[in-house]
Amino acid sequence: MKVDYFIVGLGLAGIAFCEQLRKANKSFLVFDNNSQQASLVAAGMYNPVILKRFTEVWMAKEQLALAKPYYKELESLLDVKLDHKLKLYRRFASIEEQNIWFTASDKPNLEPYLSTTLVSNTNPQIDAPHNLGEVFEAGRVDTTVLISNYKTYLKSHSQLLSDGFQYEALQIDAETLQYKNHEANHIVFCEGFGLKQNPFFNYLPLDGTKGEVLTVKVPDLKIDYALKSSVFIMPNSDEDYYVGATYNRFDKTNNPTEEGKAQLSSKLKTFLKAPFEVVSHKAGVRPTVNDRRPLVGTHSKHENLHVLNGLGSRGVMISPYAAKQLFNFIENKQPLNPEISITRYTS
Ligand SMILES: Cc1cc2nc3c(=O)[nH]c(=O)nc-3n(C[C@H](O)[C@H](O)[C@H](O)COP(=O)(O)OP(=O)(O)OC[C@H]3O[C@@H](n4cnc5c(N)ncnc54)[C@H](O)[C@@H]3O)c2cc1C
Repeated sequence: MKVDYFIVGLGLAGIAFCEQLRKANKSFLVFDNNSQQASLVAAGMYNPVILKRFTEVWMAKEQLALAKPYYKELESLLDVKLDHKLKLYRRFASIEEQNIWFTASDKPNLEPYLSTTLVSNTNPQIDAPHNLGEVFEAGRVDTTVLISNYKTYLKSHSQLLSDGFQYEALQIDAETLQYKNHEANHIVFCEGFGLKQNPFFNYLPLDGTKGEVLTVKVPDLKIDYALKSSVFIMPNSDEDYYVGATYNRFDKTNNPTEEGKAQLSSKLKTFLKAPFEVVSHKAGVRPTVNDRRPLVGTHSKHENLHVLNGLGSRGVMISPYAAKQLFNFIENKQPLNPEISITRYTS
C-alpha cells in the first residue's frame, strides 16, 4: 500500500512531523532503529532565555506559541502527562551577574521572561550568596514518556517499523519512492546525528555535540523547582533529580564517560551542599549546527526527499515550529524561513 510519507527517525523531530501529518489526515510509515539517543536522554527543559548570556532564544515567542498547544494535544492523544510546569531559577555567581540580569530584564523582548525581583535562597542545602532570579514561561516535557507512548500509538496503527532505514534500498522516481515492498510520495529524514550516514543530506554541516546527564538521589534537598548554575538540577521523582549537561564536540558516541560524570559531579558540588548518590548516567549526541539554526528543506535534485534536523540543544521548543515550517513548505508551497532553510548551505 502506498503512503503519503515515509519518516526516518522518531525523536522529537520525527514526532513533530508525524503530528503535522496526522492532523492533516496524511498517511505515513515511520522507521526507527534506536541508533540515536538525544531525545531519549534529554532533560526536556524548555525556556525562552539563554541563561549563559541572558539573551532571548531565537524566535522564542513564536516557538512557545506553537509548543504549548502542541504538547497539550499530544497529552490528550496519548492520555499521558507530558508538559510539567516548572519554576526555573538562575543562581547568580556574582553581583556583576545580577547587574547583567537586571539590564537584560529591561529589554522589551526579555521583560516578559525575566523577573525583576531577586529571590533569596532559603534552602540550607544550596549555596547561593548572590541570590536567584526567576525565569518565566519555563517547563519540562517528559521526552521519555512521549517517545515510548508515541511508539505504542504508532505500533497500534501499524505505522512504525523498528528497522534501520537502508538508504541504498530507496528507489527514487519523480512520482514514487519505493523502499522494499513499501511506496510513498515523500520521505522526510529526521535522524538527528544519524544524518551523517545519509548519502542524500550528509553534505550538510551537522556538527553534533555530545551531552551527558546524571540522575542523582539527594534525600535532603527537597526542591520543586529547577535551578541553573554552572549545571542545572531539576526534580525528577521523589528524591531523584536530573543534573546536566556536558557539551563535548569531539566524542560522537552515545556512551556515558567517567570524565562526564566527574565534570557534572564537581560542578554540582559548587552549589549543592547535601551529599548525593549518582543513580543513573546517560549520554546522547545533540544534532547541532554551527549557526544554531535547524536544517530544514528539500533535496536540490530530488523533490520528494526532505530533511528536518539541526534542532541542537533545544529540540523541545523548536521541533513544533520547524516541523510546521517544513509541512507548509511541502504541502502548501509556503516559503521556509530562510534562516532554517538548507538552501543557506546549497545555494
Ligand atoms: C544530554 C542532553 C540533554 C538535553 N537536554 C535538552 C533539554 O533539556 N531541552 C531540550 O529542548 N533539548 C535538550 N537536548 C537536545 C535534544 O535532545 C535534541 O534537540 C533533540 O532530541 C533532537 O531530536 P531529533 O529527533 O532531531 O534527533 P534524535 O533524538 O537523535 O532522533 C533521531 C532518531 O532517528 C533515528 N535514526 C537515525 N538514523 C536512522 C536510520 N538510518 N534508520 C532508522 N532510524 C534512524 C534514531 O534512532 C533516533 O530515534 C538534550 C540533548 C542531550 C544529548
